[in-house]
Amino acid sequence: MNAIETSDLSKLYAPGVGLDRLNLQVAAGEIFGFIGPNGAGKTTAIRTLMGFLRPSGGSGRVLGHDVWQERVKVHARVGYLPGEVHLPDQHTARELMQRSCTLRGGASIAYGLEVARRLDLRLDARLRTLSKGNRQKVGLTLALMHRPELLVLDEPTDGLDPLVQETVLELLREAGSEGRAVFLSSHVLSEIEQVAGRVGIIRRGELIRVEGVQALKASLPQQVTLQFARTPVVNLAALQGMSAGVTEGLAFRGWWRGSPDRLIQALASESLTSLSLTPSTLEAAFLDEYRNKPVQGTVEHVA
Ligand SMILES: Nc1ncnc2c1ncn2[C@@H]1O[C@H](COP(=O)(O)OP(=O)(O)OP(=O)(O)O)[C@@H](O)[C@H]1O
Repeated sequence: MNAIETSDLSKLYAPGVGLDRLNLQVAAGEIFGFIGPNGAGKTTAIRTLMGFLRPSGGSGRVLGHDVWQERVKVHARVGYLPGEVHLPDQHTARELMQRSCTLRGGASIAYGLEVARRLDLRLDARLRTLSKGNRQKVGLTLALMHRPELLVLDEPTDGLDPLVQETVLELLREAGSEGRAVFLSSHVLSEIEQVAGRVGIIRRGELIRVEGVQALKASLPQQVTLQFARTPVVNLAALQGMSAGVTEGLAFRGWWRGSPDRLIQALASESLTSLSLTPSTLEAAFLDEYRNKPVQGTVEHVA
């Protein structure tokens, strides 16, 4: 059974605003990253999957339960972190954790305490006295502490310092290696790249691309930087696979799409003092998808 399965799941506020016909499967144990710019529909998708918003069309199942009809079961089984964490201010993190264990019939608090320690969370401070980042840590601890089969996390590292962000990613990787699924949204692509196996890109409410992180990266051009010892004979900018080539004296910069072999063969008779090929990041994929492509159809491909 898939952890998440949707068929044309929609929550539209207006045409192109909200979530438009989401078709997605996230397997058990998979870490799936959901990326898109502000207002793309990430939070709407997550809140619809969690049964906090009533779908305007289509259907969805989370851990086998209908996202709307069986939302209470979904809430009981999923570790959820909302985009904005609202907590009862008069309590402490420890009190909320203990209450959560009681509600689960005396579940163990041990892993919750470990998560809190690793996140460097002050367990006995009144929540009203905590900073935004520390409140985020409380939300994360509550989401993770029962080792749920599925974590649904809206921007989990938002507002955290880099060290804590790294710990969060580590905790998510551990959840994945224990066979638990993670669905996380972010616009920080570098972090999605570090944990997710697959990525979905959402734009104006539509999921426009779903791809393995490695495949997505492999489909991207690499930045080429060359320094020649003498003026080259080959016209590099005209090579098939090269784009945006610029020559400045004995230096050349451009974008290469293809195997390094073919580039090196083309340079065989040249005299080089340096050569570098830098793979694109997911950031580059994202910018490509957003800036260079017109909206058309439901699925687009970069390559
Ligand atoms: N209750 C609402 N009524 C009308 N429009 C809404 C409502 N909630 C969200 N929207 C609109 O739906 C679109 C998607 O919003 P959503 O919050 O899902 O985006 P997001 O991808 O999570 O953005 P961000 O990265 O800024 O959090 C936006 O244009 C937003 O203005």
